Amino acid sequence: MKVLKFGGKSLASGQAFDNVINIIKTKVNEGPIVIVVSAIGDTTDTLENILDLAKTKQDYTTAFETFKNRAYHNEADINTELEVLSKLYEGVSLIEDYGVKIKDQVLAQGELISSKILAAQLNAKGLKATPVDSRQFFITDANFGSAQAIEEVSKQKTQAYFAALDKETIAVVTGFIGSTDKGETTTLGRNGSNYSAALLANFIEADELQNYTHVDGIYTANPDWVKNAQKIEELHFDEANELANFGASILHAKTILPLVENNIPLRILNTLNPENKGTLISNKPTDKGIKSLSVQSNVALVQFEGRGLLGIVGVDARVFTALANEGISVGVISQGSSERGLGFIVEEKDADKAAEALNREFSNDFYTRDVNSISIIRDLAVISIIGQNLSTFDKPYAALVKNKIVPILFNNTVTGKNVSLVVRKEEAKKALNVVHGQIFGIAKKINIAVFGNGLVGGTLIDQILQSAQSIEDKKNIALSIFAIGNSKKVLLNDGGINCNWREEIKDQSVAYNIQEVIDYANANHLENLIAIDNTASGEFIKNYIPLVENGFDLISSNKIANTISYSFYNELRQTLKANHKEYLYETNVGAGLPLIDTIKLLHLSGENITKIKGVFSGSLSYIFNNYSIQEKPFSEVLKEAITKGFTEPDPREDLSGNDVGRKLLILARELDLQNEFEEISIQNLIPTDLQAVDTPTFLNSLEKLNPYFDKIKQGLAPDTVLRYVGELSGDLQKDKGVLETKLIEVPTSSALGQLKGSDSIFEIYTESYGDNPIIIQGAGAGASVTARGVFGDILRLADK
Ligand SMILES: NC(=O)C1=CN([C@@H]2O[C@H](COP(=O)(O)OP(=O)(O)OC[C@H]3O[C@@H](n4cnc5c(N)ncnc54)[C@H](O)[C@@H]3O)[C@@H](O)[C@H]2O)C=CC1
Ligand SMILES: N[C@@H](CC=O)C(=O)O
Repeated sequence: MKVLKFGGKSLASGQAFDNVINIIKTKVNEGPIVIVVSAIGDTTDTLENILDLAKTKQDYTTAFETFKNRAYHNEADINTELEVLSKLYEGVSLIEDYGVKIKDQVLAQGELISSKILAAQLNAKGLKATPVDSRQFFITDANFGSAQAIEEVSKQKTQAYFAALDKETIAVVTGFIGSTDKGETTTLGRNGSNYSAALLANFIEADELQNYTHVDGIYTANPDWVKNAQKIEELHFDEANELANFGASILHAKTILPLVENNIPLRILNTLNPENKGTLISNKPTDKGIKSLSVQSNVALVQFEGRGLLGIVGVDARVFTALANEGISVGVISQGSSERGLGFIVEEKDADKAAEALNREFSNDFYTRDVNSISIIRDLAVISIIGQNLSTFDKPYAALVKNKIVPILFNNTVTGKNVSLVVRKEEAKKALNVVHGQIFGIAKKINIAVFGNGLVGGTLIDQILQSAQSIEDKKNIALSIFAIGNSKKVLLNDGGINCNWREEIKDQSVAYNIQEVIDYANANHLENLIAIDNTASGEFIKNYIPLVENGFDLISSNKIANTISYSFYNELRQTLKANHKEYLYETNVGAGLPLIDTIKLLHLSGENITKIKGVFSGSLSYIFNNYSIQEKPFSEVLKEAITKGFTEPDPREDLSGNDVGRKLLILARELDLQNEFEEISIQNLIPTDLQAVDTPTFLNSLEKLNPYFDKIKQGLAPDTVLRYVGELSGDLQKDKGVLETKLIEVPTSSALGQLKGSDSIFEIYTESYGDNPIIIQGAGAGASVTARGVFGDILRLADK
């Protein structure tokens, strides 16, 4: 015999009802079954609302008429139930009050109606079925509203009833209701129908209880909140019990216990997807130990503090007695060893009542100043991780902190493996996703905002979109670009921008400021945030600190933030540290070459770097490599460098020597030197009359550069070429180094003279390596190598 239980939602619509009948038709061919039903759809709430209207002398009759006229009420003879309701409502409206007994009688009609309707439908479809009023055999205590079955007598009566029932008839039993030994109607409380089904399965020693719900089974987290929540195939009774105790709404501890007694498996199934095998709960041991996350929203923290409570015995007893007297149930509890305060979680609706009860209880202690404050923090949520051992909770916890979620309370159970975190309600979804991703090793989602979609930014976006799938497959990291912003507009998509972004940014982008992007990320609970600056803007860097303060890690190809005042450089690093955030900028020097990482590692490992020199600029390298040996005018070579994407958006940033100066300064600061940009000796290659004009005017006047550079070229000695070099020297163990950039003449046969294309070359001299420097050489500019370097930074951050 199998017991099939159908919840209210399974009976809520025509389609769901048809599915229920089809399921029953299939099951009945497999062997004997008994059905247990809840009230249809929202019936219980509706019946209670009408009761409240009647009590408050409002027009309850209209609502009751609407209820009576529900279409499916024609499908069975439910006059008795409607008559009972009519009389009860009338009585309540006359005396303007009702008690728990009346309420139980009213609500019970919901299940009585649904069992009649389902039985009638089954009969209409040719199956022999009968509605069964469970009050005749479920005998309960008189705890109306949340009654408990008196098992021995209920069992006896149930067995007697079913022994007498024609074996060909399908019993459609009312869930949720019972009666006292005096025949008074009771209800079995929250999840009461499941409890009824479990009792029935136990009493008739069923082979299995199949609980048909509106979900495919029990998930590792609520799938409405966590997209990649996984269905749990099998659970042990004990694990299910833990889940039930920690608020998994689909289970209730009361439901598990009767099943354990006779070792009856429980299967959670979906009425709308009956083919799915659901989750099986049995006494079969599971290997992994379950891990599942549940969230209890709408809770508040009550904080009770008193300087004079240290060592005083009985304070906690007074606190909890005061709460118990008000019928307030307490969740997570925290008390420091100093005993100077106590914090505990209650349902939000009970918070004021709890504070009032404590204020009353401790009024004298306030007077003596032993108690000094009772306060409430509202809008909280409790996330419980069931099956989580503290010894392996380091990673999920670190991931939470990295996402700027610091739990207000943290609590683990002594027995069992359960961890509870109290977080702000608005952070709960993000926290749940972060912890879930960590625990289940699900692809870690990295949410990226790319600012600047020009040469480097645009190439980066394309590279990310092209490689995202293979990175997810290989590294379990899911890269998602949720924002692309330029100097005017931003395109936002919390689900991830796709390869149509160039069209979408034209049609769907909106004007923005950085706070709006931050707000968007927060509103959509996006975790693991990275902001990437691919602008060349001195304005945009003002956003760095707000971004970091709002949980973003930073990456930039833009060099400005690292080369304005040392005080900003420092402030940014302090902010990063305080917020546990990172800032990576490998492409700031040498584009895609691994220069900054190398310098950082050498310096960190205590290697004394004594000098760094070389050709730092890819664009100037290209320009002078070609101009020195070709017969082309300087302006043409420069145009080629611009077209190939080697120069800065305004090429004067290169020609002025400023870009090389910035790179030198960035390296110097990596060595803890505190130089300022103004202290760099920079040879500016731009004729004075072109230094102050705007960018378009300069770009239209490139020919004016030719005479200046022709003169320099004509002055070259035989077998020499021009190279623009940078050098960081001086005593690099002190506060400041000597930074210099200049155009020099070198033998064509020398290492510098041999450079090709846009190659940069960096010679790093250190104490251990002596006169033989470490040399890093390769393409030092270009959108694609730079974007690849930025991509490397993304993966470094994602790996952390
Ligand atoms: N081209 C190269 O080889 C290398 C370039 N870089 C750096 O890459 C950065 C980008 O260079 P490109 O892509 O060539 O520049 P680009 O001029 O092609 O693109 C710049 C982008 O930044 C946006 N932008 C400008 N001001 C903005 C603001 N205030 N807010 C938001 N967006 C803003 C523009 O709308 C544009 O989309 C520069 O900082 C450059 O120094 C670094 C290493 C190598
Ligand atoms: N314009 C720069 C690009 C990289 O930083 C250069 O030429 O090196």
